Amino acid sequence: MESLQERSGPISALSTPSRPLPSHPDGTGLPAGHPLVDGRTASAPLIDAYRGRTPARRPVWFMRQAGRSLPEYRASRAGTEMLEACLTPALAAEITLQPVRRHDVDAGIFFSDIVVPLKLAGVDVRIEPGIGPVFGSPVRTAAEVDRLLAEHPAESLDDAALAPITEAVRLTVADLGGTPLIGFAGAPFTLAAYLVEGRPSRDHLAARTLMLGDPDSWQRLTTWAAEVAGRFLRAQVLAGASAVQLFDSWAGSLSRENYLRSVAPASHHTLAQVSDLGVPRVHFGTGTGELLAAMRDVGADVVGVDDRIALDEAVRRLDGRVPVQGNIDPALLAAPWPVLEAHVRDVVARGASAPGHVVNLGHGVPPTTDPDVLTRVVALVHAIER
Ligand SMILES: Cc1c2[nH]c(c1CCC(=O)O)Cc1[nH]c(c(CCC(=O)O)c1C)Cc1[nH]c(c(CCC(=O)O)c1C)Cc1[nH]c(c(C)c1CCC(=O)O)C2
Repeated sequence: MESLQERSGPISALSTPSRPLPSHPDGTGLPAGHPLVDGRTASAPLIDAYRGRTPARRPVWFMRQAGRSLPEYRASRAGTEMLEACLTPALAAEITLQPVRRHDVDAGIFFSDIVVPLKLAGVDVRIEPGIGPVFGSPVRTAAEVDRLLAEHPAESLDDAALAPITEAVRLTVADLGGTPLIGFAGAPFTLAAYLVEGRPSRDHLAARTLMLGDPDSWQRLTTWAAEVAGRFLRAQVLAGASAVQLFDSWAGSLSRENYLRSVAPASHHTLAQVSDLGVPRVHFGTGTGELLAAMRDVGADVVGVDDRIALDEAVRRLDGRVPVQGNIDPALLAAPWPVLEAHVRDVVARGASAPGHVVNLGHGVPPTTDPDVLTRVVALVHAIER
């Protein structure tokens, strides 16, 4: 196989492009039998909206739609650790399908986690219930970065290592029919920040200390994370995912200047790993009101918007050039229905100013959400007249 590094050039030579890399709308790089090329998902409402069209049915899905809000998820997961569940293909496929069956959403999002490719590269990481990813040893010094890269080279994430992912995606897509599967990865900054902090953190101080205090080590770490995330994304698309989303959940803690200098080249590298495959690429983060255009320009076709900014204002900051996804406030899922309904209608109205709009939350489904409320939101979004 052509090396991934060759495909987009050495990362050190990359600067932030002024325009997204072109993708191939006909999906010419995809294998025969892929849902986007054999007709199953090519004109699904989700794909149409991601390509800037206006499908008759307004598409909607939810970040973290698979998970603790669903009793069938809690039953499936009982007795199985999170990362073990992610790496058991039949279980990962079943959990991915649960919210699609229940809510009539317009996409499945692959049940996995942003740290799964790190685990597959041999990194010591667990997901602690109620906390999130916890690493055996944080990576904070030049020597620790060297050791990580030497012991867990990105190339170790080869087809054999990625087999549980490929298999789970194949099983899922076989059941999804005309509903597209979205593959995803964590963006290099969010992955690197987890590695440096060693666990979830509020302010990401240690990550920014390494980023600004030792830019060489930071660049080696984010280049590695970019390659690992890119391989994870590419495997999902080749196995049948019809779109991808890059989660840079923590990017909002950076100034625009630091984002452009220290993060954007690596995110560009990750998204470039699937640019020849022609699948729509969504880029999402929280607190990113000042970063929206920069996040578009690293190679995204669609920008995911959180609930801290009005969607029409986000569209304005993006010069109306790309479709958007978002941004129902997750807090309102627990509010009285008339309040939630008015908010959903407002989000839909503001999204109409974009060249395409996929309705979603501004961040993930809270675990305490009543799943019937999500089903009702889907029905409402589908019923609102254009
Ligand atoms: C930062 C991040 C992580 N994971 C992810 C992100 C980026 C998106 C975001 O900002 O939320 C991405 C993610 N994690 C999960 C998915 C699956 C698909 C989906 O959205 O339904 C996706 C897309 C499953 C999961 N990932 C996790 C769960 C909960 C596991 C459980 O059931 O206990 C799920 C369903 C665990 C996890 N993994 C992570 C956290 C912070 C947590 C929560 C810890 C907790 O609250 O218990 C890291």
